[in-house]
Amino acid sequence: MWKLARFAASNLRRSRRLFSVGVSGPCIVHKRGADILHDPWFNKDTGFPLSERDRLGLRGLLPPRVISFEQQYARFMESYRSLERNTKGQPDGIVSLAKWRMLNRLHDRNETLYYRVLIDNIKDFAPIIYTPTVGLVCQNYSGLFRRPRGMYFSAKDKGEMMSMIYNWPAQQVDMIVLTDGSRILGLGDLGVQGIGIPIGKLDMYVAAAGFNPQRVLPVMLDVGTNNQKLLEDRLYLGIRQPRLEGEEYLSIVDEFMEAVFTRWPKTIVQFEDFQMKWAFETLERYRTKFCMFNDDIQGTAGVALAGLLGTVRAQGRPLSDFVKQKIVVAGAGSAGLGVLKMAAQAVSRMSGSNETTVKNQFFLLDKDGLITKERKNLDPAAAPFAKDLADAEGLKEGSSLIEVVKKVKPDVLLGLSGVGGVFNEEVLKAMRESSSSKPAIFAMSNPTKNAECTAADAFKYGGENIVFASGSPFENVDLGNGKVGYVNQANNMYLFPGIGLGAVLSGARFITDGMLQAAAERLASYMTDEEIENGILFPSINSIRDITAEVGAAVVRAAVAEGLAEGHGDVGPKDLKNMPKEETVAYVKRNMWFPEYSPLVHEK
Ligand SMILES: NC(=O)C1=CN([C@@H]2O[C@H](COP(=O)(O)OP(=O)(O)OC[C@H]3O[C@@H](n4cnc5c(N)ncnc54)[C@H](O)[C@@H]3O)[C@@H](O)[C@H]2O)C=CC1
Ligand SMILES: CC(=O)C(=O)O
Ligand SMILES: [Mg+2]
Repeated sequence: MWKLARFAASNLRRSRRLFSVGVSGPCIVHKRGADILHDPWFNKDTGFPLSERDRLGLRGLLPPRVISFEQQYARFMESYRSLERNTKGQPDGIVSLAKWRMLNRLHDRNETLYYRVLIDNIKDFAPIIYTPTVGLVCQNYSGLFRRPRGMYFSAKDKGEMMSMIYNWPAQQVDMIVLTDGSRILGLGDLGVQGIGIPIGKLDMYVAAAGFNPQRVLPVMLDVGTNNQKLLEDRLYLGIRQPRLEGEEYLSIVDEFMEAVFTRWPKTIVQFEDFQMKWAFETLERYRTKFCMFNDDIQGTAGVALAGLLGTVRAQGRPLSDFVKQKIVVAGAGSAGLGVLKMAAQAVSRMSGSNETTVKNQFFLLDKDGLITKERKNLDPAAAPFAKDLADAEGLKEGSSLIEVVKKVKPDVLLGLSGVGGVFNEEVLKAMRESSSSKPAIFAMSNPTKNAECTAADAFKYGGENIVFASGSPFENVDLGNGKVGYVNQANNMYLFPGIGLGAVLSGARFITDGMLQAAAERLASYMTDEEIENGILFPSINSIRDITAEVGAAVVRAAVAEGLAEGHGDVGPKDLKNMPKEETVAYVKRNMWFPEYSPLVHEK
């Protein structure tokens, strides 16, 4: 009963199913009969009404009884809950993979029902289709593989990509998530198996931003792998060669970008989980040429900045005090450096000073400890944050994390190292000496076992007054005496769907720092003072559609302010310019796709 009630409630919550990032009204289908049943975009399983069965040549191909969407939904959820009951007590990995398989089978069969259950149960299902389970899926991808999803371009396809891109069956693609599999979450080089990440990210685009699943495309650029274990695995599905390097590598990415923007000039490409050197290089190479962004550098930065600003509010201090916060970042990769760059820009804006003079408050460490100007072979991307020994508070080149935390007594300890447990008992206890009344501990690495610490350890050793956030979800922590240690999820999922949606709906040609900053600021301002006082820095994932609409609208407005908005569909640049602020949110919401069966009309 509750399931139907919940279903009805979701019906009330839904936005109209008009979607210019999708289509509206009846759906034109160019196939008939069994071909429709085997196409997850159009398939309704037993939900095809009799009139449609007649029209589409389906009569006799299905059991006679028509089952409503609500009944199909309830049936799936009953099976899912029964799987949960039957696997109680079994190892987490086995249970999560069983759940993923069940959801994946539905995804492969009936996308409308799949996205509806995903949207309505996002808190339960995000950890299965996104982090952490998606990491396990990637690790086991070659064995789990049943049906392809998305497109695969390999080093062997050089010279062929322009024609290959036309093999994709959809006429229009609004959003592409691209990976080369070289740094999948904190799991390293997983080669072709990394395709699970673009698939999971695009599931979030559909669930959170209302992209039409017929208009999104996950892509794997398989340029080889340096993972010896995979190269020796007889089931491995990628090309068996070491990764391409240098110009050879870039020529493959160049060819893909040219091909994709030739077929779909208005699409957006999100770069995801590229190893650091290529993450930065491709961002610089393409960001003023194509509509693209790098989620790990730019999306993560915005989410972290929102968390850092929330921390200042949680301490009961004015936002302008952000310029005084001491922040220790463990991890000098694409994510850590992206965060520091955006934080430095924010400090510079707030203090009115030049970006180069605002960096004293930041302490950056990598696997070799504190990064100073004395570092041999200092990475140029990390150089702006390398400490001058004169400002290093007595610390040295390569000082360990515990030395840095003890000496600096930071307001914030933020981990993007990809290494599980580096915030150990000693480090967390040292945070008790923080100069802040409410120190923040952000263990942002994914998946769960790569988090710098668990939520329970953070509160146990760091103290009850901390604010805590992690990249993958943890349960809230029972602190005894009725008190709860609140666990925030600081994950770029709060921003990338809105960045993509805002970019599409503004018709911007590029994604600028201004648009990204507007997205981060909107996320930061989303929380009420009361929530922030209780250590709640990020909204519940249950409201992710609403947050995404707000973030998307902020991105549209920023694009308009920068004169970059060229409009979308019937809404021209002038309409966008004259659109009042509240109307922008309504415009974004109106354009979100919502999964429900639409009448199918056959056209030859
Ligand atoms: N929560 C979120 O939204 C996001 C989380 N991430 C996570 O961040 C992690 C890192 O991602 P990237 O920066 O792209 O990887 P990366 O490989 O570019 O960088 C990792 C950095 O961590 C450093 N490191 C390694 N061991 C360390 C240690 N013991 N102490 C301090 N630093 C250490 C490395 O030297 C390197 O600088 C991954 O686990 C990823 O899942 C990434 C993007 C978004
Ligand atoms: C969340 C994400 O993008 C990552 O862990 O790489
Ligand atoms: Mg990522």
